[in-house]
Amino acid sequence: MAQEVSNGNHNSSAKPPPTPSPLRFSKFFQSNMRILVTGGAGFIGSHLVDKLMENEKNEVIVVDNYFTGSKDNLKKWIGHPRFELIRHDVTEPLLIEVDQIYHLACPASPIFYKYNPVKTIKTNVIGTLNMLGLAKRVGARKKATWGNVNPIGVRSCYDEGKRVAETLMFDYHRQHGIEIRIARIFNTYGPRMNIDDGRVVSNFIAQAIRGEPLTVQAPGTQTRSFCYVSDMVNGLIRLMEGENTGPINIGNPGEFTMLELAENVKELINPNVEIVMVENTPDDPRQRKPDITKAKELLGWEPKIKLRDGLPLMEEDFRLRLGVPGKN
Ligand SMILES: NC(=O)c1ccc[n+]([C@@H]2O[C@H](COP(=O)([O-])OP(=O)(O)OC[C@H]3O[C@@H](n4cnc5c(N)ncnc54)[C@H](O)[C@@H]3O)[C@@H](O)[C@H]2O)c1
Ligand SMILES: O=C(O)[C@H]1O[C@H](OP(=O)(O)OP(=O)(O)OC[C@H]2O[C@@H](n3ccc(=O)[nH]c3=O)[C@H](O)[C@@H]2O)[C@H](O)[C@@H](O)[C@@H]1O
Repeated sequence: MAQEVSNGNHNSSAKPPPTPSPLRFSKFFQSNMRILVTGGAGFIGSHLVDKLMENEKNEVIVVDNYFTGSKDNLKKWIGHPRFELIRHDVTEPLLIEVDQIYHLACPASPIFYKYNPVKTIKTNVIGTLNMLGLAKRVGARKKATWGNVNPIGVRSCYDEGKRVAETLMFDYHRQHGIEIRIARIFNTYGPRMNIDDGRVVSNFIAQAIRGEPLTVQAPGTQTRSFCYVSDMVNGLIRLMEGENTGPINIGNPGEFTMLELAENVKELINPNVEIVMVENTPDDPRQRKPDITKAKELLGWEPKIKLRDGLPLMEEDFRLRLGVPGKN
């Protein structure tokens, strides 16, 4: 935000400032917060939109190219006076007026981001540059996300793209004074995950509902830590509203092997399914667990929903979309 700089020459004969208008507390004069969510038609983005729309002072603008997201995720807001949906690719410049930017646009599932790696890196690098340019022009606060690194592997279009995005954020912050927040998002799960995007939680839940074997990729002892999406959204908003630039890890430190995850899904969703071991993909990280000390200390945030409580919350949404009615 720009601030006027005083030259120290105070003119004592200057007129006193005018009395503030008594109308300043009326609703009409209180401007709304215009919030841009890029990738807002996606999984995390659409849940973030739901939460932001709960606040009557927020106007939410979503920008998405629908590569992995869908209008369906936002259908309850389409036509709402405080909501706008724009089909736009963040690799192209965008000229709009906003106060805050949540920059989430980027395919997150490995099979989608590996599908067109050049586009993935462009989305991360050029997309982030465009959003920083927008933030610089309008003086908005911007928050971006980061994922983990081998510079030449099949996951590098994503990992390295996120690293450059983070460098760009800090360069714009230091060089142009842009207010920034950086969240390092760890594996997140919940309703509205793409059913067939290959991510492990959505795969297992869909397989359990269809009565198919749960495909654990070898060796099955690799670990992940899964954060329920409402906890994630609360963490992102807490970061945006606070004073710390980050980077800050947002995730759930509860760590599970993929075999343990499969056993939990089997027990909770369909005890009749088999668990089978299948081949893995290259460069699969062997362990992932966030250290959330900073989030706890600086944001007063920690996740509330345990994996065994979160998994059943996805069942109804998945059954509806798969067209498989419930057990009762
Ligand atoms: N879900 C996770 O476990 C996880 C983990 C780490 C980081 N993240 C990050 O969080 C963000 C959101 O992830 P998600 O799980 O909601 O993924 P998602 O694929 O469901 O959502 C991404 C959204 O971005 C849109 N998008 C992609 N490229 C775009 C482009 N060039 N222009 C405009 N829109 C574009 C997609 O259509 C989609 O709606 C991503 O930046 C991702 O890298 C997610
Ligand atoms: O931050 C990142 O780098 C990325 O991390 C994850 O990618 P990943 O952890 O590989 O997530 P999944 O594809 O869900 O795989 C998790 C684990 O489950 C295993 N898996 C996957 C699918 C399956 O059917 N079975 C299975 O055992 C994989 O081998 C892997 O070890 C997220 O899905 C991405 O959104 C995120 O951006």
